[in-house]
Amino acid sequence: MTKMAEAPKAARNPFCTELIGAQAPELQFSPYRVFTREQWARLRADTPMTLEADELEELSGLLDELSVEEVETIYLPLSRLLNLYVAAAQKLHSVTSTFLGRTDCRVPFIIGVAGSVAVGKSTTARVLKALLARWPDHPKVDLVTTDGFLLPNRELDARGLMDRKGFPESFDTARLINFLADVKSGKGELEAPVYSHFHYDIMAGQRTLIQRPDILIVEGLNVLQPATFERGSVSEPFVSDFIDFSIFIDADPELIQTWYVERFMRLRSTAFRDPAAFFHRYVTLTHDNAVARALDIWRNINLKNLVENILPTRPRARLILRKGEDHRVSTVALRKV
Ligand SMILES: Nc1ncnc2c1ncn2[C@@H]1O[C@H](COP(=O)(O)OP(=O)(O)OP(=O)(O)O)[C@@H](O)[C@H]1O
Ligand SMILES: CC(C)(CO)[C@@H](O)C(=O)NCCC(=O)O
Repeated sequence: MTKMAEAPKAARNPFCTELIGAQAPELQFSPYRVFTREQWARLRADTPMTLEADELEELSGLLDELSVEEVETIYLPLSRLLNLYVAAAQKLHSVTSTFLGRTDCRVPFIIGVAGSVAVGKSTTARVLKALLARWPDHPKVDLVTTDGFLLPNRELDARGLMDRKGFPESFDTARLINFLADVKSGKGELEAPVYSHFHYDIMAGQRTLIQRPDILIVEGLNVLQPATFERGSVSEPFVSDFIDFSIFIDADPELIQTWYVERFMRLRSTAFRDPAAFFHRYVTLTHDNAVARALDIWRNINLKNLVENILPTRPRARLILRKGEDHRVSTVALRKV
């Protein structure tokens, strides 16, 4: 009997398998097309996408953190892709309106930005807001963070959840879903609750006003998380049901830990100096004790949340930005399906 030739082992793409984590390493199929930094940069195509001096000026607050090269290589092509998606969604909406014989107003396109605490979600969201608004049709872009939908400290305390801030049970998810449903139903003026990192609490009475944006960027730990089901209950919508394009910011947890500690130490020598700051008490710690405290919070709260609740949502993202040292994006993975 002739022995069947052994099928050649598929060339493994370690990046793809890493991205889809839970799946077997020998799996050949990845739902993502993965681009190196150089390949991605080329997707700026021939669109005139260099930043002019006045635009750099506008972005200057962000450029303390981001280099111009990073913006041009990674975030400009991304803003081009998003702009194409927005235009396509608007066309689709208008086709549906024609079919229904209605003249509905435009519905905001919602972009979700997910990832760990301190991975750079809010920085990415702010740079995307600035870049998207400079496209020729100058869309109105608003930004909300799901931190505003955390339960207030008083409530977290009453439920014994002060060490679970950022975990699914620490959010008023129903309120967030109702808010997104209102945005998608085209309501004129909406208010989102506000969280302050300085006060480490929800700011009672403060609101972010959302007024008919063309694009709403929703940034937070939980934008790709499933609803929590009670056994036998009617299925609730997911936050992600309202999101048209989702981005997951990804990095090695060891690196994110260094970003978390660096930010903590920077805040300790700036904002936390103010006696009104929730973390003012850390100012009097020695340098080494402050680092130890930051590491303790990272390991016991934020890393746990990353592993248990945030990383498992990564394979649901439309696009994954993988960062290396210095927040430099090393690869971009875009969903094919
Ligand atoms: N692209 C970037 N280049 C350089 N530094 C960055 C970049 N993105 C974020 N950072 C820095 O990393 C730290 C974390 O970023 P940021 O506050 O945006 O994270 P986050 O994911 O929104 O965190 P949180 O969930 O705690 O609000 C900050 O100190 C920020 O200045
Ligand atoms: C508010 C969140 C949950 C997300 O931004 C985070 O910054 C946070 O406060 N986490 C709890 C542990 C900590 O203090 O870092």
